[in-house]
Amino acid sequence: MSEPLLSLSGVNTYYGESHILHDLGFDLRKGEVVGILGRNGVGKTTTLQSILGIPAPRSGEIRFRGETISGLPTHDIVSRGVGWVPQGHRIFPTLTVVENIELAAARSRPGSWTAERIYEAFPRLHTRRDARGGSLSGGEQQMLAIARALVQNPELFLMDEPSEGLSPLIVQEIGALIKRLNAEGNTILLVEQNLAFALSISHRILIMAKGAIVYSGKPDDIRDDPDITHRFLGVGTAAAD
Ligand SMILES: Nc1ncnc2c1ncn2[C@@H]1O[C@H](COP(=O)(O)OP(=O)(O)OP(=O)(O)O)[C@@H](O)[C@H]1O
Repeated sequence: MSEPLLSLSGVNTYYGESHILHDLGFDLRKGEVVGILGRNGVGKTTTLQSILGIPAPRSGEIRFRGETISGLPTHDIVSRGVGWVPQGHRIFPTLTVVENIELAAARSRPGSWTAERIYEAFPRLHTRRDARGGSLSGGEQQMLAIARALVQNPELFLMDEPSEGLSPLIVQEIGALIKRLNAEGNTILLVEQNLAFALSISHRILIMAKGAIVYSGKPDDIRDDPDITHRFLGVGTAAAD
């Protein structure tokens, strides 16, 4: 079997003296959508940020496309093809949509996504191109955050709670967008609190507790076994229906 696109092994990450990730390990294959679930504060965001080197793990190894990236500066990690869609659909609120995309495109890797292609793929962003980021709706801001990552032509997207704060209809739209990105060959690792959303778009689910992976399985395994969500997430299956 070929080498995974991304692999973490024995990763320990700290904030100062606080030990957050404990010997964390998992693999991601090219073309997968993997959702990380877990209760508040278990280290989901820290996992994505450790891959980006903010902060870098204190021990363990992170490999991307067969090369060690743990310990490299963040800009180097990003330039190797790791795209970042931060929590809270963070964009530049005082810059227009065009300026937000141009700024991201300025650091772009070679690839098929150009600003022009982005506007074809996201007609809503084209319509709103002269609006300031801060005046966009939550859904439009999330689209812009994804578009900013996409225009850099990454091979792997790290998405931190892409459904957060969005209405059910817009969550569906973002889900369709993630599925489309994946159908075009993109690999996606996302952190989610929304169980139903994560189950609907992921090929595989990892559940974290206390800075480590405690469960790995397919969405159907989780749907079929109410005990899993109850035990690890403290929720009933109704949320997964
Ligand atoms: N910059 C920081 N400095 C110190 N501690 C931090 C920092 N960021 C996060 N933490 C702590 O690290 C732990 C893991 O946080 P993290 O954000 O990774 O959890 P999470 O699983 O993503 O939770 P949530 O779903 O609430 O965002 C928490 O106890 C949090 O308080």
